[in-house]
Amino acid sequence: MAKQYDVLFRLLLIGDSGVGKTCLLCRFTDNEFHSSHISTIGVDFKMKTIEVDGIKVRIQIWDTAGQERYQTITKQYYRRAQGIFLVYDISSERSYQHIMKWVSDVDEYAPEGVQKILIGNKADEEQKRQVGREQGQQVSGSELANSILRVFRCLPGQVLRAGTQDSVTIIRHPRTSHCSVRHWLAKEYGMDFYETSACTNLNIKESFTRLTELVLQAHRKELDGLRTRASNELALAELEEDEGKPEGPANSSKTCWC
Ligand SMILES: Nc1nc2c(ncn2[C@@H]2O[C@H](COP(=O)(O)OP(=O)(O)OP(=O)(O)O)[C@@H](O)[C@H]2O)c(=O)[nH]1
Repeated sequence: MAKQYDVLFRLLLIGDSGVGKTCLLCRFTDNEFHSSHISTIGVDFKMKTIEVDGIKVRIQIWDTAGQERYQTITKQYYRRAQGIFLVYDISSERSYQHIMKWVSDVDEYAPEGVQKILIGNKADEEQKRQVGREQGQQVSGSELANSILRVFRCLPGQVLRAGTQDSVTIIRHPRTSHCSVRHWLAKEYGMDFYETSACTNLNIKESFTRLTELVLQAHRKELDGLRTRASNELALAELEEDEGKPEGPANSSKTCWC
C-alpha cells in the first residue's frame, strides 16, 4: 500500500511547566484549545502530516513535562529529535529567564545540528505581558548572553562553563561590554523566533511549518537521495509509521531516515 508521507521527523516541545506546550500541540494537530492546565506526566506525542516544498512530511511531536521531577525522563527524548521548540510564556519573566537552562539542556542532550525555534506563547495575554517582543527576538540571538549572565550570576571577568561538552564558555569583560560573548552566542544559538497564541491560533501553523522547513534544509542531502530514488520509481517513503506506539529511548531504533 502506498505510503501517505515521504519522510518522518521528530520534533520536541520543551519549556517550563504551564507555558502552554500541550496547548500548542493540541492547537496544531487537532485545532483545539483547553483552558485547564493538566500537567503532562513524562512525555506524550501526537502526529500530523504537512506538505513543505512538495514533500509530505509526517511529524511526530513529543510534548514533554515541564516539571522538574520529570526531567530525567524527558531528557532521554532529546537525542532522537531533529527539531526542538523552546517555549516560554510572555506573561512569565521567569519562564523566559529559564530558556537559558533549556538551551543548556539541548546543548547537552540533543544531537549536534538539531534545529531550534524559540516560542513566546500566550501572546493574547497582552495585559499580563512581562516579556517584551524584542526580548524574545534578542534572546534568540545576542541577548542570550545577558540571559546567561543573569541566570548564572556571572561576574565580570568570570569564566563560566555550561553543559558537559564545555561548549559554552563565557568570559565577561568589564570594559568590552561582553562583546565577544554576544557575538559568539549569536552565532551559536541564533534561532528563529515566534510569538504564538494557542488560544487565538496565532502563528501556530507558521512556527511548526518553519521548524519542519529548517529540519528539511538541514537534511537536504538525504532528501535529495530519496528524491533520486523516487524518480527511479522506487518508493520514496522508507519509514514505518509508529503511530500509537510511543517508543521509549531504549527501543527507538526505527522510523527516521535522518
Ligand atoms: N491565554 C492563553 N493561555 C494559554 C495559552 N496556551 C496555554 N494556555 C493556558 O496555560 C495553561 C497551561 O497550558 P499547558 O499547555 O497545559 O502547559 P504545559 O506547558 O504543557 O505544562 P506542563 O505539561 O505542566 O509542562 C492552561 O491553563 C492553558 O489553557 C495561550 O496561548 N494563551
